[in-house]
Amino acid sequence: MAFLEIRNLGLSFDGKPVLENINLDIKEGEIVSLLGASGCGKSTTLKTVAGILKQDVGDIFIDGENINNIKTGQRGAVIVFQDYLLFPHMTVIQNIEFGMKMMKVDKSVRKEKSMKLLETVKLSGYENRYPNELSGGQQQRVSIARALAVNPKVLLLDEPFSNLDVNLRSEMRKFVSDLQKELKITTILVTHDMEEAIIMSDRIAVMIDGRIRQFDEPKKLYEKPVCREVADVFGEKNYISGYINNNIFTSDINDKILFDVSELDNNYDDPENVEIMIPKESINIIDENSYLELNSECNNEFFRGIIVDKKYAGENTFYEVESEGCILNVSQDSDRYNINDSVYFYIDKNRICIFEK
Ligand SMILES: Nc1ncnc2c1ncn2[C@@H]1O[C@H](COP(=O)(O)OP(=O)(O)OP(=O)(O)O)[C@@H](O)[C@H]1O
Repeated sequence: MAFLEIRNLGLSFDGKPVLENINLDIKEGEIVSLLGASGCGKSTTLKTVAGILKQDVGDIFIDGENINNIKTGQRGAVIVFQDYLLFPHMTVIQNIEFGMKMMKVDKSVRKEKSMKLLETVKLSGYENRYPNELSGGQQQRVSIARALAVNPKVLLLDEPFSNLDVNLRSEMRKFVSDLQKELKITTILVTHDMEEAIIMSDRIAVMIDGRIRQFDEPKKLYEKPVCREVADVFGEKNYISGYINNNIFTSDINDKILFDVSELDNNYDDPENVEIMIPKESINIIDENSYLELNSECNNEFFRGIIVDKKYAGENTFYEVESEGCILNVSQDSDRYNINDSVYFYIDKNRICIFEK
């Protein structure tokens, strides 16, 4: 059964719908990410759960209780913002104690709990520092300790790592992930970083223009997006439009790129009007010798192409390969091919999706 339920949530600002028919069932102890482009309504969803904004329609339940009319500080959902919002004139320990003080928790209990939380977020010894005497990652950990101090039923993280540098960000992702699993606290994470969502989440809700377009486990979303909009949230892809006849896909461009799609999911109604999505990393470039070897011993379909562009990017090299009038973007871990090289390539069919156009 769901611990946090969002039912038919809707909200407009100045007559413009910002959230439309949002439905989410989140299990106890689960971490779910809201992932989507800037302005799609992620933070607004989080703020309605926290009670900072009031929805126009719909209901929110925590542990079976409808919290629509419960005030922000009392509904058991605590939000941590990207800019931490620590009180600058208070020490670390005073910041952590603040929520408990508001709830009139006894001073000695407050103190003991705050010291324990400082230990949990690995900041013992920092209790008397002020926020401006801490690094970004340390401030972030204090703001998480402050949120946890009030025993929230639901933790809401609004782009918590976006102000941190790359190394600290990955350290904090691991730290928060481990802490979330250890405390088994039901969590919603708002992010526009697909890698962050994939690494940290049990499930991801992809939001597009105020609606949830797909809600599923990271691997399923990444490999089997239901539509092009969802696929694009997980990075740039190749699309070739065409038609399917007798399980053979033919590209519109010049009736070439013939491709057997019999093994792929066929969730399209109109075979005359489809596009196939080919992820960059599902295309494998090989040279002529490998082609001769592979061609004789496996059933892959091979295509010929010419490298027309190359960008070295460290771990990967990005190539543009022209084939049968199409330009395909390809990501490889090898940088051995060069512009104007004539190459062969094959495509990992498990990664291809067919969408209705
Ligand atoms: N208080 C407000 N008044 C009017 N419009 C608002 C208000 N808050 C947000 N919006 C608008 O609602 C839409 C959704 O905003 P929201 O902050 O939820 O997006 P987001 O997906 O979290 O974006 P980002 O990733 O950039 O933070 C945007 O178009 C935004 O301009």
